[in-house]
Amino acid sequence: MSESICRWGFLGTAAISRKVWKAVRVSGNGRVAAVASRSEPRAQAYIDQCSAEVPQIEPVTAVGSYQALLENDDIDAVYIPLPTGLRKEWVIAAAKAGKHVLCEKPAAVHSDDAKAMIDACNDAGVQFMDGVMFDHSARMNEIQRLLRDESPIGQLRRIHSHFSFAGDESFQKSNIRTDAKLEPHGSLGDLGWYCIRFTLRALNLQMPTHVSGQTLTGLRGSESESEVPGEFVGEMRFADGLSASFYCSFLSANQQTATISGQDGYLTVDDFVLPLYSGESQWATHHHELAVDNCRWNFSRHTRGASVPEFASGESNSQEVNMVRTMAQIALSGKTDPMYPELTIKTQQILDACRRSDAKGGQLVAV
Ligand SMILES: NC(=O)C1=CN([C@@H]2O[C@H](COP(=O)(O)OP(=O)(O)OC[C@H]3O[C@@H](n4cnc5c(N)ncnc54)[C@H](OP(=O)(O)O)[C@@H]3O)[C@@H](O)[C@H]2O)C=CC1
Ligand SMILES: O=C1CO[C@H](CO)[C@@H](O)[C@@H]1O
Repeated sequence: MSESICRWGFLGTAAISRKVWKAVRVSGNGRVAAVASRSEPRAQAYIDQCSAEVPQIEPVTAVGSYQALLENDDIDAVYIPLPTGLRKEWVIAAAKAGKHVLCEKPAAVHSDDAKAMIDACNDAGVQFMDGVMFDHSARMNEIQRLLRDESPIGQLRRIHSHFSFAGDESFQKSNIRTDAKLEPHGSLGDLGWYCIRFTLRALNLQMPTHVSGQTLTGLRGSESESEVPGEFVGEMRFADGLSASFYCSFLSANQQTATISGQDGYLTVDDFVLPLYSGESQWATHHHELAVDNCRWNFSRHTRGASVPEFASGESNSQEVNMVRTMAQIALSGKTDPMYPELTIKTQQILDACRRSDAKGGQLVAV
């Protein structure tokens, strides 16, 4: 391995990998060394387009198969944004080839698969990390710390998160997200994964004991064998009466909101997944007061905004740049961090339980 620069290989030419291409360039400790596609000309076209906007520090090689990239000894870490249905095979192959693995979310079709992927990484002594960018945001870290150490809203009782966007007709017919073979969990995997992860982070990784979930609307892409959850609602029950719910949808307008409610107040985040475009990542705490005096009932607003300096995307302190920088640091040091696989497995187990519940008409099931 070269001493201070992690050499990245990308599998596929996914839309999201263009953002990650830039993140690697901005990270300061990595470079994209090769991009593999099922079609070499497509890999080359992708490299040309990305390089025109964000050149890497050295030329990038186009490769005509994923396996050929994994066989390249000059790659330290791979980024795998292939559709979820294909990931297990390629994550295990990457680990066996000795590459550190940054794997897109939702990690797998089932938690047994996620476990097999992580076991393969552990056996090979390489890092497994999923692609949740907000895990690397200073705001998420600060909110988790605040709730754990200071609890400005008192004892927690309830969390609700909502992640949605409205996919048009072409999205519903031909995006990978509505094809059951490629993205079997539909909106639950694509968006609900983040709601579950946010809940876990806010609760310092505490697991629910029981979960329920229901598909409200199914969607079926034109090539798909069956429907996937297009709109999904989930509920999680924890010890001591604490509970959480989430709603995720490909049918409602852009919304990425989270509310954490406690005995003394509540905390809100308007943009918990992809920060709204700004140089600050914000949240707010609320302690509204109801003053009753005979005929006068005044509910008064007490809101305090807070923020951390953090660009929404594309800058040195942005969450996706932190993600690839952290992954490269791990690859360069060889010292793996078990927290990332733990986050993945816990999220996947809750997702699995949501699907089990859905199959039983929304019954509460043990996690
Ligand atoms: N962490 C994050 O912020 C984000 C994560 N994601 C996740 O990343 C994954 C990819 O999403 P997105 O970028 O929209 O995906 P795209 O549809 O843009 O790309 C998927 C890529 O997978 C490769 N591929 C291999 N086999 C197939 C196949 N049978 N059908 C389709 N593509 C195939 C293709 O590369 P090629 O043909 O070159 O081999 C293709 O470019 C999703 O699971 C999604 O949830 C997405 C957006 C943001
Ligand atoms: O992970 C993701 C982040 O947000 C997108 C929507 O805005 C998702 O579709 C995507 O897969």
